Amino acid sequence: MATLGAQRKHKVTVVGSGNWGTTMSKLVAENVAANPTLFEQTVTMWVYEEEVTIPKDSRHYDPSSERANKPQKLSELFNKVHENIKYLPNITVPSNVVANPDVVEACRDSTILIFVLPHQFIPRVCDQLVGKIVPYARAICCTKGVDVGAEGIKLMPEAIGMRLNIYCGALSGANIATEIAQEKYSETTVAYDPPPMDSRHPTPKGSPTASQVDLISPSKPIPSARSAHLKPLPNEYPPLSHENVRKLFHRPYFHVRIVDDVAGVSLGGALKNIIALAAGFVDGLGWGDNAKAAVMRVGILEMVKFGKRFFPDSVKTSTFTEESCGVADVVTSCMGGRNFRCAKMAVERGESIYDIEQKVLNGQKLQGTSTAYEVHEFLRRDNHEADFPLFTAVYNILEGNAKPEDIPELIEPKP
Ligand SMILES: NC(=O)C1=CN([C@@H]2O[C@H](COP(=O)(O)OP(=O)(O)OC[C@H]3O[C@@H](n4cnc5c(N)ncnc54)[C@H](O)[C@@H]3O)[C@@H](O)[C@H]2O)C=CC1
Ligand SMILES: O=C(CO)COP(=O)(O)O
Repeated sequence: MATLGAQRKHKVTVVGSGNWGTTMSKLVAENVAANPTLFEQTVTMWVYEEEVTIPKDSRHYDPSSERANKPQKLSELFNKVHENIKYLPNITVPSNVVANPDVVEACRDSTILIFVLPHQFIPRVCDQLVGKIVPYARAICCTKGVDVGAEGIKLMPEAIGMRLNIYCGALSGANIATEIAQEKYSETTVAYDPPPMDSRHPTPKGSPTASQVDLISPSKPIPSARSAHLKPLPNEYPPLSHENVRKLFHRPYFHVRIVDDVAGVSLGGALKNIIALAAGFVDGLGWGDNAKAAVMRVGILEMVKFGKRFFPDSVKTSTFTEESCGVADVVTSCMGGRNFRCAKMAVERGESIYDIEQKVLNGQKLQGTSTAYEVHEFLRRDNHEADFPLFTAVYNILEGNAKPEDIPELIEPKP
């Protein structure tokens, strides 16, 4: 591991290499290059390996090459051309991002793990990492989704943190990846509030103040920090203060606001995908912007209600209303997100959204469909469905029990 005098630097791994994963690798790589005293200069990106053939319209297609029209390993191709030709075409990623198809190898010795996988793959990938990462690693979850099991609902930072026994914060916002990859301005919300450093690691003189360093407010339990045996970050590392976390993510085109509400940031990102499906359904009917605004309004109210009812000690309503990860993400997702676009196309073409996902997303994954099922399963268990009519309507449309045309009636308050 690289050191600076007695000081070690943080090694960063991005776990995931889809549309957002590759974009995240790009922006984080730019920031480690800009902060060489804090971070090791190579960012490893774990790639779920697959074979890809360079499309003829790609700038990397060379008809004279013996590899033209032949499948190649995505990770090897990425390391050669510095572009993810399948999930983020036409964007050059800095050469300090190195793709690695072995998840254990990719995360070895990393002190910062940035999870950017579709949520359905998080449990299996984390299980492969148990006992294989440094015990004091910190994670940030950029995945939008929930994990519903027999024991109830877990937000993704909690699912990651509990599986790996590490602290996990969250990053979520109005963040359509392709726009950010093109360096168009956007905002995001990072929730980061890990547990206190223990007494062997007092804050050195001249270091950031208590509120800036690795501290948690004891009055606010954070789901991802419930685990009892979190290891403090050793003193040789720069503190993962808000200031240093900001240095990892903030770019001139990607503005970061840091909060402590991990649950709120994560929940907003998950639930807005269900709302985006509803917006796509009504837009697909050609009902116009007023209809879309109506389902967005009801969806935002359900998002707030869900947080208050099921996460009363951790979710703050102001996170939804004031930060990029709430209403702003609903707005952008209902204008141009994949869930919105695929739902709209499904209605317009009279096809199932699953067929549309297969046909048009080229391997990218919708998160709203499985989240609608997971949230419904959770609501159904204790008879909460009637209090969440939009979430329930989306589930019923996906299941074939209702039609998009039924949405106005289904979300009308019942006496
Ligand atoms: N794309 C976007 O604009 C944004 C996405 N997000 C969230 O980020 C998360 C990741 O999304 P993207 O990076 O966009 O991915 P994506 O949807 O573009 O790509 C799917 C990814 O899943 C991988 N994959 C396929 N099968 C797998 C398996 N069995 N195990 C592990 N990985 C497998 C693929 O290799 C690919 O990297 C999602 O939760 C999404 O909601 C958040 C903000 C923006
Ligand atoms: O989360 C997103 C924008 O913030 C992207 O949403 P989609 O997955 O629907 O494209």
